[in-house]
Amino acid sequence: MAMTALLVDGLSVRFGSFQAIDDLSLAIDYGEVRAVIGPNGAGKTTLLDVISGITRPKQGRVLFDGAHEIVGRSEAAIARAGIRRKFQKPSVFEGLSVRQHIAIGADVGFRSRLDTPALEDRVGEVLETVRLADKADALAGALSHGQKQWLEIGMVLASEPKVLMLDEPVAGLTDEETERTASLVRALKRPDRAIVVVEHDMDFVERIADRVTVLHEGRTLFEGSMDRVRADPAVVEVYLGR
Ligand SMILES: Nc1ncnc2c1ncn2[C@@H]1O[C@H](COP(=O)(O)OP(=O)(O)OP(=O)(O)O)[C@@H](O)[C@H]1O
Repeated sequence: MAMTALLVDGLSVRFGSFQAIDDLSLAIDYGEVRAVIGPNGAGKTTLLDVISGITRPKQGRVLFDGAHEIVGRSEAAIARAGIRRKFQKPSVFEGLSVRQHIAIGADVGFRSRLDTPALEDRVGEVLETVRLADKADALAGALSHGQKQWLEIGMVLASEPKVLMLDEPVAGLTDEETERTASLVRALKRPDRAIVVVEHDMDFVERIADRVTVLHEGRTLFEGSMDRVRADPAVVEVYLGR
């Protein structure tokens, strides 16, 4: 049986009188790529914000690794525990090289800082994985939008995350870049890692997701394979059919 990486239990988030997350429960296992989809305002980003410690819920729990309560811990503590996120908008350091970015990602990921050979090894591996090895010495400011997205995924990856969250990783990418990002996400799958992806591009979701959770008005509307999601009348009604 797969072990649960994240257990969300009875989660509610309110912004004033607006219920962004409404008694939501879901479980994400190690080894899976889980897509979270749904219409604008469904609560997808808010869910990631709770898991990353940015937003405090009114009610509910989030257990990491079967035992550790996340709610109430700081963003830094959650990141140190191995729960990492790539935000929607790329925000690279224009004047630093690709290699320097990955090194920063690797070093902040470890409680005890890596020695130089270990750091170099890790940076080299990540550069290969995100296919930016030939750009290692280029300045981040000179990269295309797609390459910046992969660089940021590389920075997060360098910390060896147990939970990797990607918020709209293919927004604004070309078809070819989207295809490459799909291969990359599949390559990041590991038995000891859970990958959570929020995305509106359904063809991309179909390519990467083992399971899909459809959110609507802060609740789970449907959960299952993309085939079953596409065939569900309620999902078509509130989201896919528009
Ligand atoms: N800090 C906040 N204060 C007030 N309202 C907020 C806040 N953050 C989010 N909301 C509202 O909560 C609702 C859920 O937002 P959320 O960003 O989680 O949706 P989403 O599913 O990620 O949508 P999208 O696909 O548009 O990114 C939205 O109506 C949003 O306007």
